[in-house]
Order: sequence, then structure tokens, then C-alpha cells
Amino acid sequence: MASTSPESAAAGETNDSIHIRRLELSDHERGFVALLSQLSACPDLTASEFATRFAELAAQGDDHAILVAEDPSASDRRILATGCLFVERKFLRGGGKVGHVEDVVVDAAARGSGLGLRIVRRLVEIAREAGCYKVILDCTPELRAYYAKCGFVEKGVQMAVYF
Ligand SMILES: CC(=O)SCCNC(=O)CCNC(=O)[C@H](O)C(C)(C)COP(=O)(O)OP(=O)(O)OC[C@H]1O[C@@H](n2cnc3c(N)ncnc32)[C@H](O)[C@@H]1OP(=O)(O)O
Repeated sequence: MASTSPESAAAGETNDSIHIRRLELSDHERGFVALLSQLSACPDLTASEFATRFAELAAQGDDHAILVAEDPSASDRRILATGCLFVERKFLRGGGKVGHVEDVVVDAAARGSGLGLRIVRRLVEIAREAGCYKVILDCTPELRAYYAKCGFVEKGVQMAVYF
């Protein structure tokens, strides 16, 4: 699921010129890491560091998917948005699976046009197709309304230990 296979444009309610697909190795040159830095501290990675992490994630097969959005008609094909799903395999629920949505970010210049909604909806669809019984995520209180639009309901309390 992580890796190089092209993603069909399955999430196209709006903004149809934007293509959503799986992360590719060459996305390092298309500003993928810089885009992530709009979400959290994300120092640049060398091409070699990026390739190492890409290979590690690809080795997780269908348990890890990173989607990216691009405008194929743009000359530089910069990455405009991204979001990640990883699948946790449990003993609970008869060996059930839980999807975790992580690292959702839309480039500041592309926000407000439905791209964030499309990315998250597609990640949820992938989780459903993978047999997950639920999909969960952590976010700040300010993003409640956005994730509600994506179909999420508030549940429980987030706890963390930072190192
Ligand atoms: C699990 C995680 O990764 S949490 C981290 C989320 N990422 C970030 O905070 C990074 C910075 N922010 C962003 O990248 C973007 O603002 C995002 C991802 C939060 C939203 O992306 P956008 O493409 O702008 O959202 P999109 O245009 O699809 O909006 C969908 C709906 O949610 C609403 N919405 C979007 N952002 C917000 C917000 N911050 N607060 C309230 N509502 C919002 C929109 O108004 C829209 O509603 P509508 O359909 O009624 O018009």
C-alpha cells in the first residue's frame, strides 16, 4: 500500500484537476518534505535519507499508505497536499485492524478548496477496504469542525508522553 503504485483519482468530488495518488520516491524533488514542515518540525532530508525511509515504509506493504495530491498540469508538479494511513493489527476483535490517520497537511496556498477533505476521505476509504473496524486520529480542538466534515466524531481523550 505504501509505495509506488499509482492511485486512481478516486476521491474527486471537487477540484478535479488535482490528482491524488500514492507517494513516489521522486516526490522528494517535488517539495514533499517542505510541505510536511507546514505541519510540524520537519528538517529537510537528503535524497538518500528519504529513499531509506521510503523503502522502510514500502516494506510495510498494505499496512502503510501515504497519499499526495498534485496538479499534473503544473510545470513543477509540486506536492500540494498529503495524508497518511497506517494500519494497526490487533489481537482484539478477533484479530481486528485499526486505521490511524496521520500527517494531514495542505499547502497554505491550496487550502480552502476541498483538498483536505478529499485526502482524508480517501484515506478512510482505504482503511475500510483494508478491513479496519475503525479509523482514529489526534488533532487540536481547532480542527474538530474540519474532521467532523470528514466524517469523524469526537471520542475519548488524547494522552501523550513526549521524548
Ligand atoms: C491527524 C492530523 O494530521 S491533524 C493535522 C492537520 N493538519 C494541519 O493542521 C496542517 C495545517 N492545516 C492544513 O493543512 C489545512 O488547513 C487542513 C488540512 C486542516 C484543511 O485542509 P483544506 O484543504 O483547507 O480543507 P478543505 O478545504 O477540504 O475543508 C473541508 C471543510 O472543512 C472546513 N475546514 C477546513 N479547515 C478548517 C478549520 N481549521 N476549522 C474549521 N473548519 C475547517 C472547511 O470550511 C470545509 O467546510 P465546507 O465543506 O463546509 O466548506
